[in-house]
Amino acid sequence: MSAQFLPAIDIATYTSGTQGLDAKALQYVGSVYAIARPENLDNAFAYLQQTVGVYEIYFDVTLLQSADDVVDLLNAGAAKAFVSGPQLSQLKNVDNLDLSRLILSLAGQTEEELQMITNTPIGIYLHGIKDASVVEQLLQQYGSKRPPVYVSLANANAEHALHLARISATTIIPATQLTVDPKAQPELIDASALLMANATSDRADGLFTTLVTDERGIALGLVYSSAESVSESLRTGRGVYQSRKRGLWYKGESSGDVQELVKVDFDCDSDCLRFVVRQQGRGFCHLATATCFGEYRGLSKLQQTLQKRKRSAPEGSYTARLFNDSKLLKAKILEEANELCEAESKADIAAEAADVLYFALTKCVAADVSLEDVERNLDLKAVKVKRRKGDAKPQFAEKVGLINGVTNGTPTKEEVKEAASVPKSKDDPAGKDKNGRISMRRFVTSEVSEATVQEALQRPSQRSTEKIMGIVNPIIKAVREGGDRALLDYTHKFEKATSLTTPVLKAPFPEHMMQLPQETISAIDISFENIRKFHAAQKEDKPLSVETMPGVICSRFSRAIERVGLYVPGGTAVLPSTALMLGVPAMVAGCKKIVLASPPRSDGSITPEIVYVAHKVGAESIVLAGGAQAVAAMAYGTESVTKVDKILGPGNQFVTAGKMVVSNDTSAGVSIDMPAGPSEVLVIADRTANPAFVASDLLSQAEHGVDSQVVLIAVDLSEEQLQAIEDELHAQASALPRVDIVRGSIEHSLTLVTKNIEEAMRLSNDYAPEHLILQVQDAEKVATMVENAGSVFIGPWTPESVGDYSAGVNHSLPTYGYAKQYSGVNLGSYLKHITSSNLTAEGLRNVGGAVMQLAKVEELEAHRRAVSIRLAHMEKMSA
Ligand SMILES: NC(=O)c1ccc[n+]([C@@H]2O[C@H](COP(=O)([O-])OP(=O)(O)OC[C@H]3O[C@@H](n4cnc5c(N)ncnc54)[C@H](O)[C@@H]3O)[C@@H](O)[C@H]2O)c1
Ligand SMILES: N[C@H](CO)Cc1c[nH]c[nH+]1
Ligand SMILES: [Zn+2]
Repeated sequence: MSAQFLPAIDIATYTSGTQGLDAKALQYVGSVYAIARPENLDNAFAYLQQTVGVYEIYFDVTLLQSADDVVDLLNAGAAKAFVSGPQLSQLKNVDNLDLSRLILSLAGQTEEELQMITNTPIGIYLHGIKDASVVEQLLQQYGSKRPPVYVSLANANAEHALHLARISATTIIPATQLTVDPKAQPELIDASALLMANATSDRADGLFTTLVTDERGIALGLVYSSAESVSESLRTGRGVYQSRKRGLWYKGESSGDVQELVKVDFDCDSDCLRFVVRQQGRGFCHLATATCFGEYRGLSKLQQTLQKRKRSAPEGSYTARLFNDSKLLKAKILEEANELCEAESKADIAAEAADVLYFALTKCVAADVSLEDVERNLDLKAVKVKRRKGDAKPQFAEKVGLINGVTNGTPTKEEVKEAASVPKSKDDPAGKDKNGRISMRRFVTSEVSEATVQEALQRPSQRSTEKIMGIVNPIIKAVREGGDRALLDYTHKFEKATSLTTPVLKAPFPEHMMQLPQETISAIDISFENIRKFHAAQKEDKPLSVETMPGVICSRFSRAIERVGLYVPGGTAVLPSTALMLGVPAMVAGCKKIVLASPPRSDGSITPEIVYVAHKVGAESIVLAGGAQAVAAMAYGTESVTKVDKILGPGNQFVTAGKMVVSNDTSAGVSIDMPAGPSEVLVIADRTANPAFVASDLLSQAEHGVDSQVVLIAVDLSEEQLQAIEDELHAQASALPRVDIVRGSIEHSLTLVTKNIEEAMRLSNDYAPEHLILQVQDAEKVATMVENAGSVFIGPWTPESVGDYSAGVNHSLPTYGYAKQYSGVNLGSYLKHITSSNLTAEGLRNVGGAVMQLAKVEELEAHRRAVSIRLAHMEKMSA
């Protein structure tokens, strides 16, 4: 706790050593008050720069016009700001501003102001107060929950100041009226008496327990103080204490191990003083160690050693070489930073971080920068109101595959390969146990609250929409305006396909581009046929027709959407199966133009499997591009890309955001299927389930991407059965080529242990998984309880992967809980339904009255007349 008074200085005129407290004494008491005026704002910043970390400045900013200036002062290190009511209202809207750094400044004399005081949880500054008793009354009103109160009295004298300090209000007193010399002129106020005004002692001898620390807060030892020793310490600027046997004790007077006083303050209830000192000589302890608890450790120890070496490093020693060879030091810092980036196990990270710190501190010591300086800098950064964005500089971002300062949603193939090639440790030559056991968090629902379960089921958070939109919007604008050229530029940039000169491959596709092994051709053909059959069966064989009243016939018939754009993801894995899932129903529906889009490989070519599928479904072209740029090209069309009416298909966050943007642009005239994001699966397993099957299903979706989530709901399983699934999961996962991705997704995956199938189904319906797997007794019966899911897989012989590839159902499904309101891709996704009405004269007579009455209610006379004119005509004809 700092002192109960603030010395006020005038930054325009203050110079250390004039009458009153000098700079050293200001430092001992810790904080000062100053007014920032529009005309001396530069002085204010300069003054802050000199004093940051030495003492705190409380700036009265009520004269400043702009809230930005206040924020800038806080960012530059001002500890607190005294603000006016209107300034407070403005500053409340500033992001990241900690309101406890503001103090509301009031004259405290009107009813309205007193009302404001009682409603303000932050500190209050009352100025120009004539009578200290007003403050006392106010403090009594508040009781113990009051905010800090700062007071400036019209005519402060020692008695008033002491009184206010005792009732825990902080008095603001001009520094020129304060002194640390008890023998100074009597009209000056003794700062040490003010400092000690609230100190309490629980000792019979009345001495104050005093903890002595260094500037980093490391305890050097325990001593005692008296009012006199504190006063003497402030006067001399040294560590002076009260020895219980020898009276005043000027530390180091006989040993030479003196202390320079840095600051004096109190603990939270003012019964323990803290002296922060700079220890000279051998150390604080009489045993000549750095502290009474032994020698320094860790960073303090390292700093001590490096400082010693700097003074007298043995020639030829490694540290001497580092001090003398700045290039060697730079190379070591870079080398160790790189090793830290690559370290993965806890032990390796600790070891590499220690090396980085060693070389960084060597650089600091060489430049006379201390750990204390570094920590002051950290503290200053911690109070900054607006932080820098934190993106990496381009030359570093590129090294780790960051584009525009953010990573791709899922690691690229190269990143995965790179991660897998991290050198294996001696203990784990296979590298399978790099980060320990692969296991999911487990919750027993009867033992935790519903809120805990819901929290655990949260999908991994996606990157902020704002950030993604900030990337996607300019891409869409560029492609819309720049057409093929812009599209190609993005493909060169993101897919590194710099040799590509045209962004579209038109049908008929050349044979050599779809050369495939026979077994792949057969697999595609079988899957194609099953998907075709299942989607063809979804066709309505004839238009729906209903006679709602005699002579009133309502019909509905469907027509295919003319031009569809199908996005086939290709970032982390090439997915020809998605080309099948999107292309086959488009063909079955009869869409006239099918355009596929997929990111090309870095040599500009497209996977032959995708070309083969495009050929089989009769696609008119393949857009050789990915991400938001491919979406924009299909939405608006370019010189060579055909504009489409609807875009379908899953993708990463850039693709999904791109689809959202174009579908919201009425001028694009394009719709989309649904928001489909990272793959997910929920498996419900009971005692009949095979642990190996369960684990394999979980892993089949976990391997899609680090942002995938998989959930196991165990129904009444014993500990052994749960253990068996967990063992299988670890063993199977460790053997997968994409184990690094699996580790990422398993980290935010979980097991919920439930009592019965009803509870399991309630949780599942609430989660609305993309895929639901039922490995339970009577799975077919349980399937009737499903309310929300993209696609359901029933019984032990139905792994989810059959749905991904070949069974016939579609795998392009709603994720992220959207299964509550969206269906997966199906034949209907490619159709529009058109209705028709066909009335006979009798029909119009039957329904006409209702139509005319409702038109009357809506006061739409032309609507009414369209019927009445006909009815009148009928009457005339029959007359
Ligand atoms: N729900 C479903 O039915 C379903 C089906 C298959 C795949 N998926 C999901 O689709 C996703 C596929 O994602 P993917 O990344 O592998 O492929 P993708 O084709 O969706 O995205 C890759 C493209 O993103 C763009 N991109 C990457 N980083 C970028 C950046 N920093 N700025 C701008 N654009 C950038 C590039 O153009 C790149 O070609 C996965 O999450 C997968 O789980 C879902
Ligand atoms: N399971 C994914 C849909 O969530 C689709 C897919 C493609 N290939 C393999 N799986
Ligand atoms: Zn899959």
